Amino acid sequence: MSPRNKVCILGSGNWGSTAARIIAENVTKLPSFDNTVKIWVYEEIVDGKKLTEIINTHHENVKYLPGHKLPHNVVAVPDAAEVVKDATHIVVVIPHQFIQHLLDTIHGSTRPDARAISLIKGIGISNQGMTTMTQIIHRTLAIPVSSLSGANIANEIAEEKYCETTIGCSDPDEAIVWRSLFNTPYFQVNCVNDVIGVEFCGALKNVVAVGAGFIDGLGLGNNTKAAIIRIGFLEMRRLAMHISGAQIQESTFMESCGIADVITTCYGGRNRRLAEEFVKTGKSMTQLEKELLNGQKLQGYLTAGEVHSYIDSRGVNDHFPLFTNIYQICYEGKPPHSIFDGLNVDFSNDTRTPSPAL
Ligand SMILES: NC(=O)c1ccc[n+]([C@@H]2O[C@H](COP(=O)([O-])OP(=O)(O)OC[C@H]3O[C@@H](n4cnc5c(N)ncnc54)[C@H](O)[C@@H]3O)[C@@H](O)[C@H]2O)c1
Ligand SMILES: O=P(O)(O)OC[C@H](O)CO
Repeated sequence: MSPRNKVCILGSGNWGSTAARIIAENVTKLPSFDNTVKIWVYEEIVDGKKLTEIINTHHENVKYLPGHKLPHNVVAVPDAAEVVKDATHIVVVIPHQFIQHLLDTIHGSTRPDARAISLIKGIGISNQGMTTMTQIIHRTLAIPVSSLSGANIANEIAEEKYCETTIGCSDPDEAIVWRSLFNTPYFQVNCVNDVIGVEFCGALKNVVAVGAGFIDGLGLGNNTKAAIIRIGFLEMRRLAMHISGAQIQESTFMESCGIADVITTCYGGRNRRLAEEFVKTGKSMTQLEKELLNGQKLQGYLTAGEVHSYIDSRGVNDHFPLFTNIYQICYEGKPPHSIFDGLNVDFSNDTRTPSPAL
């Protein structure tokens, strides 16, 4: 009999803990998988006790997913290298700002035949340009990496409210395995052969969410927010196509990771909520994150900065007025009302390939 596959999870925040619930239930029904699911927990002290000990004793991540029990086969471990060392399937789900440090920690500890999937919504910036999380993970670990993203507010999924998600995977056989680990009656997975299209959608929608929050903070209505969602969606597609048009399928934007995630994030996400507070209180995003999120992390305002550094360095700001305005409101003290400046952009000539105008 061949040895069983083992899945592990790197990250135990709000989404990481919710994903752990799903995966840990699914592996018990998959004969090819070991039942134990190790999860790496960034160790911290909660009410005088280590978070790993609380999770392993009470089977609940009381800080990041309170009120939802984790299956008993989820085992919290504070050492990331220990978590990955015998895993065949590695689920990476941490805030994107911490990815490189985590990868450096586990470098050399993974199995050569392991594969990974990124649930992270974020991008990286380097001298070479913009990089996706799967590209960053692949560069360090040299294993195949897929992506998962969708209209997925973690708390709603933990309550088992029906939703969809998208897996981007280039190998059809691997896609089947990843789907078997995530799919449930309430969490419907669709697989597409477009790894980076899925993750560009997941990362860039967080910038649009910040814009939607500004609209709510200004007390404007649904029509205004719909306009921001529409323009934001088109700027997302334009930027993704500009960077990697040849590799991205236009149809990906119509999956859960695309249009559906933009909608849910602009109504129910943390980035939206804190952007509303930003306008109402005048406090910085970092201050609001500390005051209101109890350790959870925002991705949107960081991604707005990363996107800006890319489009500014290439002199294409005029093609992305909404992303530019959101950046300037977040970082340069521009008034929230300036979000409407120069938004009358023509997207009608955007095609599959990078726009010649860019
Ligand atoms: N929460 C959601 O609804 C949701 C849904 C889909 C995707 N995502 C994405 O999933 C990713 C992870 O988000 P989340 O919601 O699980 O996390 P979170 O924001 O709820 O929690 C933050 C996590 O970061 C950890 N952390 C703090 N400092 C750290 C450090 N220095 N190094 C490493 N880890 C550190 C904390 O322990 C905690 O686990 C993000 O990219 C997010 O956009 C989140
Ligand atoms: O709470 P947010 O803003 O990080 O968004 C959560 C999810 O990404 C929505 O799909």
